[in-house]
Amino acid sequence: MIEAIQKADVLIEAMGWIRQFRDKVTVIKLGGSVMEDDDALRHLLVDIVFMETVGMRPVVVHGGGAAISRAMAAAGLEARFVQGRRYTDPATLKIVEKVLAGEINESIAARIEEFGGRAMPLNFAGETDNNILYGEPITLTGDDGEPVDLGAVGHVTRVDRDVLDNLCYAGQVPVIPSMCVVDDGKPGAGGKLNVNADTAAMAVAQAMGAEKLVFLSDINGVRRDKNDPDSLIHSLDGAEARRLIASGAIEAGMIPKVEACLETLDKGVRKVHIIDGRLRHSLLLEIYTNCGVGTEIVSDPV
Ligand SMILES: Nc1ncnc2c1ncn2[C@@H]1O[C@H](COP(=O)(O)OP(=O)(O)O)[C@@H](O)[C@H]1O
Ligand SMILES: CC(=O)N[C@@H](CCC(=O)OP(=O)(O)O)C(=O)O
Repeated sequence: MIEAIQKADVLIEAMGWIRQFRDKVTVIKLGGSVMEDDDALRHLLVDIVFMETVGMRPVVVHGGGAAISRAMAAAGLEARFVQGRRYTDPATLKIVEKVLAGEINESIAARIEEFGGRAMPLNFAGETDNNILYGEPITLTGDDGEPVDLGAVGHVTRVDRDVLDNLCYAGQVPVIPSMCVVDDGKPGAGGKLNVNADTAAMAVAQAMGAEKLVFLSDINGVRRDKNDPDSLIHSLDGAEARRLIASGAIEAGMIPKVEACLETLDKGVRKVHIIDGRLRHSLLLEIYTNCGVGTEIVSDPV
């Protein structure tokens, strides 16, 4: 640390990045897979507290797919996925709400506070309803061209941006679980829906006009061959991404992630990255240096 500080050029570079991102919103998506590694999660949450301390506006959207699958197995339920989305029947929905909107959401907020930050868990699971995501059910199209019923699975159509802006302005880190309430315009009406956390992060980044959206996963980025770390793609555009999805090189949970990245860029968020949350301080490296860890998703060339 002393040696690092004694290098004035390191400080000058860091000050430049801090100034550039002061007051700018960065949406950080914490994937369930990286949250399984407690040490990695601890470092990421410390990075988030650091960002808030130096005047950035971090907003956390989280999943928890692995923990949901574990809770389902304990309840004797089998997890089933279609194009990276969990089939969600009423029994599964109850588990998703308990694990995501309850346990994980509250625990992330509590740990941010433990590290000296201030955080606000935004869920509908507790006594106070702090939900800010509203949406509608989705239906996917299967390989045979027929619609696939996913149960209570939705996507976000509306984000209560004022709540988020106020929290960020007050120096609090909003912590948002990937569930939404059906937005049928009637207060108090509507059911709850399970939302893929990558698409929830995308909706929040778009609604806030975020400077950056960073997906933290358990892999070093998008790979040409998912089993070969050396096949990491540093910069991926839409055309190439669609080719890789069609060929099956991008599959499972990486499909909604890459689709969310592309849609986010289409809607005006400036930078979107998929990085390895297990790499120590990957978040700070991504934001405050030119190292370019992971995969940057870029718009198609015009
Ligand atoms: N082409 C690919 N490059 C990298 N990872 C891929 C690829 N195709 C599929 N994957 C899988 O996607 C996973 C990340 O998605 P997911 O498990 O949903 O992560 P998270 O829980 O972090 O959102 C990786 O662990 C990897 O197994
Ligand atoms: C509809 C749908 O698939 N919802 C996801 C929500 C959690 C999630 O996306 O978590 P990760 O980011 O850890 O994958 C699920 O039930 O697993």
